[in-house]
Amino acid sequence: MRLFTAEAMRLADQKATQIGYPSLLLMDTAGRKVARALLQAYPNRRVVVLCGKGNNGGDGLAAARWMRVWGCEVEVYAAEGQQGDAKAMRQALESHKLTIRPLTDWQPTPGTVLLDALFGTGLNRPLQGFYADLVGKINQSGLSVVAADLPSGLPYVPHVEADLTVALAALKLEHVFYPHRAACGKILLAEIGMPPEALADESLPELLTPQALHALLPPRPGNAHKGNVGRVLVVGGYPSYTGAPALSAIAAYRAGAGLVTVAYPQEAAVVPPLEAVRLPVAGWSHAALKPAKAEAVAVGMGAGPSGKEAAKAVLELGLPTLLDADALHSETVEEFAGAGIPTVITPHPGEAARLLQSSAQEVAQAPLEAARTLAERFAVTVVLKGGPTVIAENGRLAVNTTGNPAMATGGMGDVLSGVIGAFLAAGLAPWDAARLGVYLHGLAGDLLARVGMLAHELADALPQARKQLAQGQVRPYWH
Ligand SMILES: NC(=O)C1=CN([C@@H]2O[C@H](COP(=O)(O)OP(=O)(O)OC[C@H]3O[C@@H](n4cnc5c(N)ncnc54)[C@H](OP(=O)(O)O)[C@@H]3O)[C@@H](O)[C@H]2O)[C@@H](O)CC1
Ligand SMILES: [K+]
Repeated sequence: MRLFTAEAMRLADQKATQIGYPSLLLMDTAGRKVARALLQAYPNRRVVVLCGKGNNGGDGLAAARWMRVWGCEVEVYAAEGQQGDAKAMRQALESHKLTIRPLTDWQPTPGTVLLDALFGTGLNRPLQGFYADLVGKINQSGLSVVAADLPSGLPYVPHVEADLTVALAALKLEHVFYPHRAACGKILLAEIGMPPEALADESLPELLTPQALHALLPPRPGNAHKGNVGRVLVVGGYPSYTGAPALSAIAAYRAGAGLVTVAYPQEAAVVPPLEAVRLPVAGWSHAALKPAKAEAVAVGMGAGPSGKEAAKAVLELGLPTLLDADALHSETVEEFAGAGIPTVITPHPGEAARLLQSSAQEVAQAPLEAARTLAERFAVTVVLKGGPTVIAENGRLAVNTTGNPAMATGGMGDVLSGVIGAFLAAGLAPWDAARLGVYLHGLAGDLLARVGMLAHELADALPQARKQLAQGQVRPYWH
């Protein structure tokens, strides 16, 4: 499944028409789906539909007609000047003898549900004047609001704050990235009959879905033993950061690793889980790490100022490696890529900014671009953590669809490193290990989803998340 921009959506629309699919049919189906979703969410309420003059307004006019046909009480307020399909929808609605009032006449009426069909993907500048005031009035009305495709005004300010948004044909950036996603309320994706060919654009970012991720889960063979399902070496820790490598180790086991070894400075009081092999080292060196039995390494968690040195020792092992936290330095990443080692880096926006020599704010504002640039510049697989996390590798992008703000606590990143490390050790390519790891980590967070949850609790929820994914029980947030 792909993530669309407004422009990509316009092209998909064009493509559908080119291959012979009538655009009026798309609009009518869009209207019907929006009407149905609204009535399911708010049964037995009087509905007020607010329509703009573009195609989003056309969807609203179609929705109003379907609700009328189904015998619902519906009032319509619309801008003047519809063209093409939207004009046809206006005529179709008028033929059902429903009065269409001017948009300027609308006043909030308690108890009604609003259908916001003012603007969708066609908005190319912030709302001003009458429309900005109208959006203010909608938001202050306290009425329940269902948005057709997008809350009107997005991606700019002001915009409608919806309770439910029915995304049409595909999810757009605003349905996925915060803070815009918050303005959508609950999100439902409505299939409107768009020919699949029109939506298949490989150049767009992939949205991680349970179906796609399910296929990546490493099988657990009947004759599995701890030596053939993936062994992970966790390298990190410092006298003042003893928890990080221990959390990564727990997470690696919880994600299915057969054996986890934790290498840490002997002067640091790291307490690895009972199940892990301990490897206290007198100083970071290749020789000190060599005894560890592993197929992949995760390095940098809690390594403090010794992160660079620790990574250098890991480099000589030549194993697929995840570089996190204190191992995330330009020279280090370049060395791993230069040595041809399959490498995943897991920066948060601050660390990404350090690698890109920009600011955390710039990275957070344009995460897709930042991740893509990092992957190009360093020739590694990038996991840029955020709301949501973006994965990039060699020109391709993926966007995670699990996870929640309660996960914004210390140690969550260490857990993620352990999870991805486990999948690298199980033999997954960096692109697959990163996507599966990020998805599962977020899914475990969603199973708990309460502010105050701790990183080790999330790690403990990983087996349940994995089981749900394996059994096809995961419902994405847009269902
Ligand atoms: N893609 C698909 O497959 C399908 C798409 N569908 C639907 O179409 C929607 C996209 O429709 P769209 O392109 O007509 O744009 P839309 O959001 O209605 O707004 C355009 C209007 O707004 C106006 N306008 C713009 N900025 C403005 C401003 N700041 N202040 C004031 N006015 C402003 C602009 O006027 P102009 O800029 O030309 O002056 C124009 O009149 C999409 O979200 C979905 O709901 C479905 O029907 C089925 C299949
Ligand atoms: K809208």
